[in-house]
Amino acid sequence: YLELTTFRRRKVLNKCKGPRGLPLVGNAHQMGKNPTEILDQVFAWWHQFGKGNFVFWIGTYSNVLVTSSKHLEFILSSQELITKSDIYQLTHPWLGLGLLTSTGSKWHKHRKMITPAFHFNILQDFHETMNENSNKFIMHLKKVAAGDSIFDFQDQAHYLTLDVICDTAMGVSINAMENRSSSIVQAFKDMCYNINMRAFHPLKRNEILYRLAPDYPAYRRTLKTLQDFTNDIIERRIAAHKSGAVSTSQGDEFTRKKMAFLDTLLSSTIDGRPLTANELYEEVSTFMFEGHDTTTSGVSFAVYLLSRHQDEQRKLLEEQREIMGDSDLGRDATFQEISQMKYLDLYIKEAQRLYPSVPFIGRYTDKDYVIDGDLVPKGTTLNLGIVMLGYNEKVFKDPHKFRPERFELEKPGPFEYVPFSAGPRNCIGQKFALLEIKTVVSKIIRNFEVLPALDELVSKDGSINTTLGLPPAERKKLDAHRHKYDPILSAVLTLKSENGLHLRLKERH
Ligand code: HEM
Repeated sequence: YLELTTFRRRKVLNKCKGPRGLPLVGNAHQMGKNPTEILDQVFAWWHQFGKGNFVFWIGTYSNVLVTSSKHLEFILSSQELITKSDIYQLTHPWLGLGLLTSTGSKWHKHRKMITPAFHFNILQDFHETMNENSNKFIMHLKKVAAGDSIFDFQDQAHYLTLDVICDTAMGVSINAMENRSSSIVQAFKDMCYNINMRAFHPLKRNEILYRLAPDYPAYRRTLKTLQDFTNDIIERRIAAHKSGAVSTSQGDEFTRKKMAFLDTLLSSTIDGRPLTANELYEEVSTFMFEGHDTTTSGVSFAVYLLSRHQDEQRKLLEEQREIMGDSDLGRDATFQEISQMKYLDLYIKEAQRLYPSVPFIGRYTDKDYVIDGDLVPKGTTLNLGIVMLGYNEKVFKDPHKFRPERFELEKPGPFEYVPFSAGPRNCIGQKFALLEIKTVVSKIIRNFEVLPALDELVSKDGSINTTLGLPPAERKKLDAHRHKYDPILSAVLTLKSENGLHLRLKERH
């Protein structure tokens, strides 16, 4: 029966390039055991099949890995091909069908309604919150890094981005940087871990089978903690709006002047009516998830690269001095000053090329599509390989060299570099994310000299020290000499280093 249901897809897709599989299992047995092995395997196939698209099968699920820019252009520009792949279902119990996961007319209406929430004026308010939290973060880092300690920056960054997103999304501070063990802070961390862990687990991926797993009760408790927390804030905020308290400036958490994302939603309408409690919940939770796991990755890899690439760090510091003035490097950069930091902009672009926070985007064909002359049958998962694009030497010369200047000289085409996706379903939070990453990185450069875990790990010729993107044979050779402080990358919904991102910080005086 299973083979019969896949017959048509097999007939069409067998004409495409791709690894040979076995009946029923497809290529599942070749994929690797964990997100790191899977990432390496997908890259190995990408090399084997000429760095273009290829087909692979997980059981009866047909997958196309898409990296050709013509195909990406078609998919990302389409107003129709917007249904997400089933990996996103792992987020449904928490996020419901918010902007990230919904499709069809619901998505169209919500996208239109939410777009003004990222207006320039609102971002300026958010920038204040980013500055406040970054200042706390700097104080915190001074303690963590004292005595030349080697520490995991990725772990620290998670709490900062959580504070920023709670404050901007809901207008409340959970002070995650100081209250790491509080139940709500733990719940956010556990839920993000859970989603990523289950994505490639053969049994836990399935919601029904997962009910039998020993960690299922803990997962349900985490889910309830998050739902209760968010719903409680929404209820109280609705009450504050009704009583008119939100527009005054009396001082408690619900009466400040700054608009949180939730406030914008509360004053918005869909089809002429206000949003329901469930719609508010879905969108706020989506903002919370999509807005902090991604920026944790973005900030962490950017700072990590500073530690290994000292020339670029010097250039960034020079730019900070030029723009901020030598006398008061500790102050907050204004919104305008951040936008003047051109080298920082190139630097973040280059960091996202090598380590894109969202490595893959998944779409699902709910009907047949003809893409650039190729038939893609109904029922196929399209994995858009954002992470592969950065390692294509036809677009980026010497892709394993870290060279921010390349973005001034080599101009990739509109679908050859898309860390924030592109087209109608691109990242709605792109400006927010870049503002946050730049605010944090700019402050770190001005406050600290960022050093690798051990001095000898500094890159001597600009080469990066991760093996992502290399052909398998070269990768294996280099991996054999991998230092314990070199990152082991894994990609599920976001890109992470499995063994952390270790570095040292020396205060600038
Ligand atoms: C470095 C940081 C970030 C990167 C690289 C990034 C990247 C992306 C990408 C590639 C997508 C498309 C995903 C897909 O189609 O499945 C996306 C969608 C989205 N992002 Fe981001 N993102 C970042 C930060 C943020 C932030 C800070 C927010 C919110 C404050 C946010 C909110 C969203 C939302 C709501 C969507 C869904 C949009 C839609 O489907 O209409 N993102 N992001």
